[in-house]
Amino acid sequence: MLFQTKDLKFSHPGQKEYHFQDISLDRGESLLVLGKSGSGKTTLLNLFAGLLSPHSGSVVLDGTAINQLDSGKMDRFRGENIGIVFQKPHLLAPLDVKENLMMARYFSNKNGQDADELLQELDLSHKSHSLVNQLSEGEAQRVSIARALINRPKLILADEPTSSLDDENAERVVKLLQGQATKIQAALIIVTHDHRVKEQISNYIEVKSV
Ligand SMILES: Nc1ncnc2c1ncn2[C@@H]1O[C@H](COP(=O)(O)OP(=O)(O)OP(=O)(O)O)[C@@H](O)[C@H]1O
Repeated sequence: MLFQTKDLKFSHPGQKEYHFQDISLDRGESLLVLGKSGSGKTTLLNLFAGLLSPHSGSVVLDGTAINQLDSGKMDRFRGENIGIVFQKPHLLAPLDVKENLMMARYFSNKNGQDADELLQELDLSHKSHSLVNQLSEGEAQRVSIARALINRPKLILADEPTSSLDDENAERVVKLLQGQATKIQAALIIVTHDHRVKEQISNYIEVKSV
């Protein structure tokens, strides 16, 4: 199994404790994390990404128990092995599209994907030298996907990647994420309350606050 969580428990200061369902995913597999607003979906994604530490339980990616890494090691491990797509693109405005990708590459020792090839696959070659504030919302979201994939991560995490997109772009973004996950044999986890995404990915868990 490539990615596995067990008995994850976490609470934000002064709040009730979440006890999350175990998950396990193999290379190339996809999973949706569904649930109502405030049910803990983003919290769970942050545990998967090592951005939060569980109070107990484990998160294992390709044999590494990431919840046991210290913060310096975790940052390096995340940069090399986990690609994160946020709801809003968070691109670096002074840089152009390709420079945003190369910046992500700079923080990793791994042999990543070829930036020009990736931009071509995401239909962004013609925007390679555009400043990111000159992009449409759909284009900016595809750049953030390219940036998350440039280091060939083993795990791709996407938090509400389609919520601000129209139907056509939403479908396209999910197809791209799935296509890339298959290509680089990564596990893909999408957190969403967008029911359009369910039509494309059938495997899901539902986070419930109890
Ligand atoms: N840093 C934090 N400190 C304290 N409480 C937090 C923090 N982050 C989230 N919470 C609380 O934890 C609960 C779950 O939040 P979370 O963002 O995980 O939910 P969600 O399911 O992703 O919601 P949404 O769909 O609205 O994004 C909420 O009640 C939220 O207010």
